Amino acid sequence: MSIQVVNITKSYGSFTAVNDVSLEIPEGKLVALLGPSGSGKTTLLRLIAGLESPDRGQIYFNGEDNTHRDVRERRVGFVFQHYALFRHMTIFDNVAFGLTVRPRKVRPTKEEIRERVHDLLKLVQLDGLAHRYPSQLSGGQRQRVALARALAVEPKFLLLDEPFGALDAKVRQELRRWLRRLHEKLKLTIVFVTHDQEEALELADSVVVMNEGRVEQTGSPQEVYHRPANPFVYGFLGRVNLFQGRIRGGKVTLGDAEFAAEWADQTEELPAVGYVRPHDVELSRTPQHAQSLAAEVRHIYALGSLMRLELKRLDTQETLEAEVSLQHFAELNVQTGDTLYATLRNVYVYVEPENRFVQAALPAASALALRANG
Ligand SMILES: Nc1ncnc2c1ncn2[C@@H]1O[C@H](COP(=O)(O)OP(=O)(O)OP(=O)(O)O)[C@@H](O)[C@H]1O
Repeated sequence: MSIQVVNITKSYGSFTAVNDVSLEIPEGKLVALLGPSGSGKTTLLRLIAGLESPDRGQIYFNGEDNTHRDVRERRVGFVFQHYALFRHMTIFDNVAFGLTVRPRKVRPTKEEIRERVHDLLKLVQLDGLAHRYPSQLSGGQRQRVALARALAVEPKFLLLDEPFGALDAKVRQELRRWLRRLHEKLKLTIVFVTHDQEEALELADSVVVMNEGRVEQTGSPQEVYHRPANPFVYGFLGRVNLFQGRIRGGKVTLGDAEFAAEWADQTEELPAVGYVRPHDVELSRTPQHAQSLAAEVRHIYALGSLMRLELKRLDTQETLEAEVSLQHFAELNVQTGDTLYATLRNVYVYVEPENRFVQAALPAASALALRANG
């Protein structure tokens, strides 16, 4: 089932939690609502579920207006962060619950319920544990029971609110992969809330980045990561180096380094901020490019498969963070206090007076050679 959210607004008193949000969620997609705490993700999910009613706007399921439909009529499967299982019921009874409480006329027979519950427990890889109680399961297993319970009533789609939020990193990883496979099997529309960018990028077909009740950008994980619409999205999706600079006549200057920005052809000089990810900072013992920056190594952090270096730029004294592979780190043979050269490979520039956020490029090497020689 597809979901369409049109100009939805929801306020609590004078505070607007969801502000004029429009969204298209195509049938069968796995969609992440990603944003910092308080950005309105849960409120939007609850509005889609029918647990809240909007002040303005409409919600359509497969083109049908559901804005004022009761939550029970919407046939939504909902799973919260804290698996709200019934503690006094077995796993079997928990999963069967939504079916056993149906009015007699539409309730499946006992045998049908038994079969459905066992199929679902097989689907979530918990068959054999039907007789246990929630307290006898691990956190990850309980969360899978919660999913099975939500699926038991054959919902039109699933809404998951930080489904793995309370679990440790390794279990989260496993459940992410498991959810991805489950989604491939069921082809059900799933919307999940997370504040973890890695989870959103790894799992979702489409990511909706939210901030202060608004949607900042919607796109595939590749799009939001590699073509962020604005500084907020860029900053929220990964670590970032910020550099103060200026822009004029097709050039951005960040300290001693200069980048080409043909779109900035104005003759008036404007302040600009450069954004560079740590893995886009290339480090070398000697300058690789006329625009390479000298920087002193301040700290070295081992991150497992990567090394993170904190450096101080010698031109502006700004801090610079770089991430390099273990192999490259070994080749650099570097220690705290050494001077290295940093080449910024992928720079985004924000020009506030124009509200523009665009990529800038290292100038062609030939032009640089001239500059370096001159
Ligand atoms: N029932 C309510 N009454 C008053 N304010 C509310 C209510 N529900 C949510 N809010 C406020 O609306 C804002 C958005 O809340 P929401 O729970 O949607 O954010 P979120 O992005 O899901 O955050 P988190 O990741 O922390 O759960 C918050 O500032 C919150 O305090």
